[in-house]
Amino acid sequence: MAASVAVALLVAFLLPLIIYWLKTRTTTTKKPLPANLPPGSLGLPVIGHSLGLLRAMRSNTGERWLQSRVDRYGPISKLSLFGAPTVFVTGPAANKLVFGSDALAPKQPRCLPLILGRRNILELAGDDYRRVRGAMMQFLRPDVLRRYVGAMDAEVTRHLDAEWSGRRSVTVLPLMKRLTFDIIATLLFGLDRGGDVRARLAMAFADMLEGMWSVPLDLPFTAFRRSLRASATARRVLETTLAEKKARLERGESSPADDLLSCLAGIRAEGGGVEQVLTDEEILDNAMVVLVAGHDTSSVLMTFMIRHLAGDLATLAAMVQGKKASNVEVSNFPWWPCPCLTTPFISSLVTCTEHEEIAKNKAEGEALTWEDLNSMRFTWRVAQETLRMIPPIFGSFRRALEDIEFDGYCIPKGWQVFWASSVTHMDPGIFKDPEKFDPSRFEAPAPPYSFVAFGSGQRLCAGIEFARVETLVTMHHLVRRFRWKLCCKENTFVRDPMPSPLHGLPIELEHIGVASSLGKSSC
Ligand code: HEM
Repeated sequence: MAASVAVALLVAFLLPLIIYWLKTRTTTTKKPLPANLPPGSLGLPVIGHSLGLLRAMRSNTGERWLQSRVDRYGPISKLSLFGAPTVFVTGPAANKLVFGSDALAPKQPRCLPLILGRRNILELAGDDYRRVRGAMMQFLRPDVLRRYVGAMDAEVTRHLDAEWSGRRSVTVLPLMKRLTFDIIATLLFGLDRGGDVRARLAMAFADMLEGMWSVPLDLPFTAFRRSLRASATARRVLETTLAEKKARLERGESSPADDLLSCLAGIRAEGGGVEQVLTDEEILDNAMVVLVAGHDTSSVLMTFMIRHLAGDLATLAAMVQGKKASNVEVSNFPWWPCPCLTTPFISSLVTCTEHEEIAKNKAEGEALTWEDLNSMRFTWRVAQETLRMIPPIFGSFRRALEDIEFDGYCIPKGWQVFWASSVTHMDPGIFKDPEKFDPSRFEAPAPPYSFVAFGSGQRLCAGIEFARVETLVTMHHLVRRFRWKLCCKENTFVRDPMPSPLHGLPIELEHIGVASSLGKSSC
């Protein structure tokens, strides 16, 4: 019995891949393949190189796996991933092609449009894409977001009071995920804190994420089926919310400036038309995108900043003493808590100079402003350097709409193109001593198409400014209220596909109080 169930599952798992492979094989064998295909092999039918890449990502050697391809074949090579013939490209010239060429269209895993909806921005091209992107940017662009810094500050402060204050230890990743969910729920969806609607969305969203990157098999008991169901629930919650927002807008009881949903519902065609520029389906699908795109990415960035700052005495020293790390005397740090501790609670002081400067001019409890954020230059460089070394988004896919010539090779029409940031980010020809954490390398802008943690070109991350605001506000309050050290001796992480530190990064906290010991420190 067990054996027959296993066989059935195996068939169910392999069948779609085999059908897909046969279909792609038929299309790609319709016309003879060009002679100048990139080097490399397509590997075994169906399986190709997928298992190798997935295994490498789970054991945190994905970057090495890609680098070994580049060492062997150069910046362009062919392989087979997830049942499709693929060209892997890397380096600034390739990034320029990926992010700038109209001959490449976005290509998402099959599961994404099923979960997020078929009108989500990642599926759109041409005029539809520009219309939806334009509408989203009406809320997400910097001159609009500057009005929401106070609200972001309130959300972060409330989170730290509720989840961090009074604790001796916390686990960072789940807390950062809760924080980014709350920020999106409040600022982008305008949902009441503590309300039933928000709680239902949170529950459905958590279930949806569970199976989001699983094999897209819509069968009973699969993670993907559960994810689909949860996505339908999340969508119903958002649908009801949207209907209420539209009714309030019509009655003049709210403004399109209130939140992203109201903004998208309130945009009308130029020339005074009454039609919404986005359909309700487009608003809902893209609300789902924002929820997914804005949740894991920013929470991962902040988690890895906290992880790095827990042990970076060199960055601290450069900030606090203005000396090279090698010249630093540990005894010069009056806040070193105890000689028995191997890792000092140094983290909160790393960026204290600019944070203390800001706090100095504020009354107790006064919220941060846009101008304050713009003066947190070093903190943003620490974020950029964290993103360079551990980009939350490993890479993604495009589809060739026509035969493309690149670097003397042909990328055939219909093939998928896989770009990944890690090889470019760790190229010593672009970033000197790439293994070294050095925020100062971002004092000048990175060369074009070299730092691609947020993508680039017309599809540059739509939430980049939103991510900057939430990261800077959160780091400001963290470094002024706490010191921390890592609980786990082993400090590794895996990708699944987002980077996730061991056990979610438990840390031990020391409370230093707002504007208390930091104010007295050597900064
Ligand atoms: C540290 C945080 C973030 C990182 C590292 C990040 C990274 C990225 C990357 C690499 C892409 C491009 C993918 C591609 O070209 O294949 C992207 C696109 C996108 N991101 Fe982000 N993201 C972050 C935060 C956010 C936030 C907070 C939001 C929403 C509020 C958001 C919304 C989007 C959207 C809507 C797109 C699609 C843009 C388009 O296709 O025009 N992201 N992001």
